[in-house]
Amino acid sequence: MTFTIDRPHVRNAINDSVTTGLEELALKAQNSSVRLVVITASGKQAFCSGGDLSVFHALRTEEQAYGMLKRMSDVLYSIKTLSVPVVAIVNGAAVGGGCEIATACDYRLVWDHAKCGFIQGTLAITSGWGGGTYLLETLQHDKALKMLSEAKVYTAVELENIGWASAVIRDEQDIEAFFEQIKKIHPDVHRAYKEMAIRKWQKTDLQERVEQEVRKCAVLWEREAHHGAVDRFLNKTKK
Ligand SMILES: CC[C@@H](C(=O)O)C(=O)SCCNC(=O)CCNC(=O)[C@H](O)C(C)(C)COP(=O)(O)OP(=O)(O)OC[C@H]1O[C@@H](n2cnc3c(N)ncnc32)[C@H](O)[C@@H]1OP(=O)(O)O
Repeated sequence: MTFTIDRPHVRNAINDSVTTGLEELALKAQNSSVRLVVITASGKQAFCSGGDLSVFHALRTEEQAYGMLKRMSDVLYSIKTLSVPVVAIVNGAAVGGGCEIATACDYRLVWDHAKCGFIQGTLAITSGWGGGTYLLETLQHDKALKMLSEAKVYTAVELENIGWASAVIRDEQDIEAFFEQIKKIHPDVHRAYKEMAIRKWQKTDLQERVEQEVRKCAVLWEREAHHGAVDRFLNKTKK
């Protein structure tokens, strides 16, 4: 089952309708015999540029921000805990929440031209969709903390070296080869291993840790430092 974010004119930024689409994906995938789920996006420029700042900039208070952040964090948690492998095909830049979506997946196939990073710090906020918590689960501690707090973008090769990219994709055949490998093994085996990971996440209160991330981001969101940084981004790109 493949979900394609299709808003290339805003570098596949997430608005309410994409969030609804992801909710439907999670529901359908959980209630079907699908073997694996793929999340990708249209075009070559971007996988996802995070939340649509022109829309979400209207959220001014902690409470308003919390509503949006919580909804996206819930959908990413549902996707992360699907009992089948979830693969992000990172077809271009993944920044901010785009990096969070990819990090919620089990595997990240990153095209060689893609640059990705948790750039939320440049907007005076933290990750707020659960992606920071997932990154700390995924990478060696110092590498995750550096990636989050430096708030810069990395090349595909750098992402492979730190362990974020499962593979760097140089042509379509690399993608086919990845899926061929998965298909060699019975789907029940993939499900069994995924369920093993989910049990660990349940035991270690992953969902509660995500909730704390959401709440902290909402607090920072309300501050002038964040709203000013978003104003500067929107004014710069609209010139
Ligand atoms: C909200 C949740 C939070 C989280 O929890 O993680 C976040 O996601 S914070 C949001 C983080 N995202 C950003 O800060 C946006 C960063 N965008 C970029 O850095 C760049 O756009 C890009 C993704 C690296 C692509 O660069 P480039 O190919 O050079 O395109 P442009 O910058 O010229 O953008 C083209 C067009 O798209 C609009 N755009 C891009 N990103 C967003 C966005 N996130 N929201 C709304 N609009 C976006 C940009 O304004 C341009 O519009 P036009 O000028 O009208 O063409």
